[in-house]
Amino acid sequence: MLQADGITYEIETQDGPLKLLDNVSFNVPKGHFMAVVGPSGCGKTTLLKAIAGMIAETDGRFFWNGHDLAEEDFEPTEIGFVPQFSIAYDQLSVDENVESAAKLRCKFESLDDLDDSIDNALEVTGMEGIADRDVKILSGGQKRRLALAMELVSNPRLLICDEVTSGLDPRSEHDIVNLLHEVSRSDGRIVISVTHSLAHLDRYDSILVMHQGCVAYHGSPKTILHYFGVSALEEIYPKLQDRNGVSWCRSWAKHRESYYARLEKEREQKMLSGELPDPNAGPTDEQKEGTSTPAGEADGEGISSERASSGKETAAASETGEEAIPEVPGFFTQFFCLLGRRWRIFFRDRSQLVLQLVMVLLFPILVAMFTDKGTGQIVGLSATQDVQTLQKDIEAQQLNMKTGSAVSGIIMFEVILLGLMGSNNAAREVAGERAIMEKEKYAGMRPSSYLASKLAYLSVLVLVQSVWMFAFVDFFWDRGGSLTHLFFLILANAAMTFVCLGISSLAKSADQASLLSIYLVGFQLPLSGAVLALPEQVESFIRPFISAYWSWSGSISALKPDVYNAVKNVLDTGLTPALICYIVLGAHVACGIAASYIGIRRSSWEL
Ligand SMILES: Nc1ncnc2c1ncn2[C@@H]1O[C@H](COP(=O)(O)OP(=O)(O)OP(=O)(O)O)[C@@H](O)[C@H]1O
Repeated sequence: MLQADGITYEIETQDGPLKLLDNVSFNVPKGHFMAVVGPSGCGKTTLLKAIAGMIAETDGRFFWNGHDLAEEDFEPTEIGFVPQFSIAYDQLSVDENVESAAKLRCKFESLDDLDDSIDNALEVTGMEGIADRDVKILSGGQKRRLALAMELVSNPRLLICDEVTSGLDPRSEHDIVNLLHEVSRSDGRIVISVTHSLAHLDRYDSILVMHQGCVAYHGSPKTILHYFGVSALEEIYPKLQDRNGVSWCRSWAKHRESYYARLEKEREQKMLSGELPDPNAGPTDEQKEGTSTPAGEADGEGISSERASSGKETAAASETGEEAIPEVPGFFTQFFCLLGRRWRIFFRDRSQLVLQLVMVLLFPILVAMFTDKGTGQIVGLSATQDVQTLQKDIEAQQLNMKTGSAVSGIIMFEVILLGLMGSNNAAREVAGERAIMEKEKYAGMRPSSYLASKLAYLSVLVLVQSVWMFAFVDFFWDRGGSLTHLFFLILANAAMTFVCLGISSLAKSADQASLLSIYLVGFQLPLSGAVLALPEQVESFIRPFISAYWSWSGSISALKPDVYNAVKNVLDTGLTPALICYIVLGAHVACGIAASYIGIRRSSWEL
């Protein structure tokens, strides 16, 4: 039983406090299918978010099977939420999306259990015939079914759906409403569906009508016309406008008990007729013996009711006589599931794959084109003062300066290109899938598993890109301090990648994250001091944040002494010892990871 008792949700606006929900109260028994309807902006989605605990009510309390939800929240697998937006990855198939939802949400005893759960969810939603199909080619109705299948893998006791029928053709809408109806008929599950549509209201057990954040009616679809004194459902919304929300709420409070009595009577009749299974009935003898009795056989609801109930759960429930709530899987199960899924998406996202290949292959070629300028002989200068030797020394000095500038430039070029790759690696990594991540976190995914999977995935990209850049350029250019140079290239890329991951995790949108990351890379070269020395006051303030400087400076510090001196002679900017450069770049990586964790943990449902 879900009970809302005087729920109020107030926000501060420029014009003062605004109540999005105002003293909302209702009861929903087990095995119930409820519609939430009302004009646009009346607070339907806000109510769903409040039930789901995504926003904290200002006043009032929700009770779930007698427990105060303010004290004891839902278990992640106890509640399923089908949002308005798609929570599936376009690059994956139906089957793969359902599988990853199952692996992230529930701990399975065996692979057979996992397969059963996936098959069951696909069968209930009628998706088994198109399980291999990619999500990007699914119709709107099929996408809604997929979203439902992804929720049903955890067999939630409470399923809330936000406008899952909007934008669908009448046939698809009819099918989805029937599907939700069937889902509500198994395991005493409550299904609450927000809808704009007034079609198919007879399929629901009760209708909650909202107006200006208040409850205007909650009762049987059979009595709704009588309550509003209208002859057709279409007349309800215009009728609501006659009075404000508070006035409707007051009227409803006066009539509520009689309409609830009628609703309860209908419920008893449905149970007697077998249309509704008795959710309070204990487990059957077969269930006690551990057999998976189809709910449909017991209640005459047909095969779909049976399918909506997982055999594993029934068996588990039979031992205790209580509802079994699946456990959330461990850190490593979630980590490997997320990592595997990320690589699968990487290899299927052709545009991203091509961009990565172009960058990895082309950028080292660009650098190699300049390496002959950096291979000039560094010549020592003589101590004698005769004119001929001085002339030779001037020429040698010019040559040394040319080589020194070229070496400095080539190293900075490598560093900047790797920074660009780093920014491309991570800028959209979290921000681009924020909504899906929030949804998965809500369903039990650990932020730490998610972050670890991103770090593992990005680390591989960083290593491949940096090592290949180093190896390719090294083939054409005999530089000194090779290994140290490699480490600094890896760090240049890693620092930019993880700082951009932090930006991506904290940004409000993927576009904002991309823009900030591009600016960050764009400012690296001018602010590094490699081209023009910065004014002293600016330099000390800005330098700690410019990863390109530390990678460049560290790499130069590791060059052979004669090359190092030649480079140093042409620079106005001071160089820093390699050890300090390592420390600062390590700090960039650490800050990026810390920012990512903060951003990933933070809840951003309002996005
Ligand atoms: N953060 C916010 N700041 C100000 N107003 C808000 C905020 N969030 C929601 N609202 C307002 O609260 C009201 C209820 O929003 P909600 O999304 O719950 O409505 P709804 O009934 O689901 O609408 P629709 O049917 O159009 O989706 C709307 O008027 C909306 O503009």
